[in-house]
Amino acid sequence: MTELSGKVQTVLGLLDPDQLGRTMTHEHLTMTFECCYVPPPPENGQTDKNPFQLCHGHWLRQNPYSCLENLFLCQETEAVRDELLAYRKAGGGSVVENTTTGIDRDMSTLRRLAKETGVNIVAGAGYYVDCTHSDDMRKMSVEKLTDVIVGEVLYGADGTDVRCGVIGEIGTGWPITDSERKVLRAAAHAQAQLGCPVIIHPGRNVAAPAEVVRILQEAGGDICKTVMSHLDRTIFNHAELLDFAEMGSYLEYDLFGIETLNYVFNMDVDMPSDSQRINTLAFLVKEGYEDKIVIAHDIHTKDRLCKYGGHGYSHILRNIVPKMLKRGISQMQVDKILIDNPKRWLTFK
Ligand SMILES: CCC(=O)NCCS(=O)(=O)O
Repeated sequence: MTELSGKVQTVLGLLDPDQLGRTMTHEHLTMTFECCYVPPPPENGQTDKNPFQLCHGHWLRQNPYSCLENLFLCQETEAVRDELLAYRKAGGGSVVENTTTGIDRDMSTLRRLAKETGVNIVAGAGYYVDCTHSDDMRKMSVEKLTDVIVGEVLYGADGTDVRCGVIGEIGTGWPITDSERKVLRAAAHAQAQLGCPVIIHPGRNVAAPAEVVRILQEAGGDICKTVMSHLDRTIFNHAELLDFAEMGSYLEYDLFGIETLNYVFNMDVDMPSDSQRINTLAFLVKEGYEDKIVIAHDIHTKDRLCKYGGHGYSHILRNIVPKMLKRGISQMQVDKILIDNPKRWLTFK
């Protein structure tokens, strides 16, 4: 037992879990995604100087990672502040901010946004995918990495006294690299010490989520307190989804609002539409997994902000929830997905 037991840790301090309210479990409020820039397709190159004009909106939404300017969400703090105020008005209470080391986590900005908007913000500890790992960090042992992660939760991250309340998103690719494996083991060790929530970014392969769970389990992680992100673009077949669900993690559908034809990070993937995501949630609910589902938008590029004609952080509350209700998910089940499941996950043991 520590002083964290039974509490949620936000960037403004400890919180009674009942205060969380509706919670998006996977968002970014400030980050850079330069590491994942993909040069524009030659046959479809966007050439105009201002990619954010309305006439380029469709191009940008189909090619979000091929416009460098689009990858600096960190430049939009004022717009994000306004959108968090709108999120509160729409009935939102909390956001888990998944930016970890490698994609420019900014703890001071998170604290400011929480103060200025009244939205509870839970920040993430640990490291993103291999291509963002520094030389210094690659030299660290699992024990040293564990100490860093534990320190980010107990004392504060990046030289500040602002503390993380969740480990992740811990980044992994496919195949999982040696450095990513080390970080996964460190995350599991830190979770075993702290009794805290963990969230994983799996590689873009159907086998990736289960492989991550096995690594965490072997290292003493608590899978019941772990969220597997991005299932929207990772597991498509219902039988395979149920096999994975049986492993016991939370199942996260967190790309709501992304409706793109060509998914450049894996062209074999047909990115589902929001309607298809909702159908999958209804399927999981029917199969008895209503206590395991969490959802979000994973906003990580500028084009998804309302300022640039995007859906913003309130899309789920405004548009997705009404459609979930129409597709046979009850209000009680919606409340589990938006309130009870995030609360259980985020509360320290
Ligand atoms: C940092 C944001 C992030 O990793 N988002 C996931 C994008 S995707 O892998 O699902 O395309």
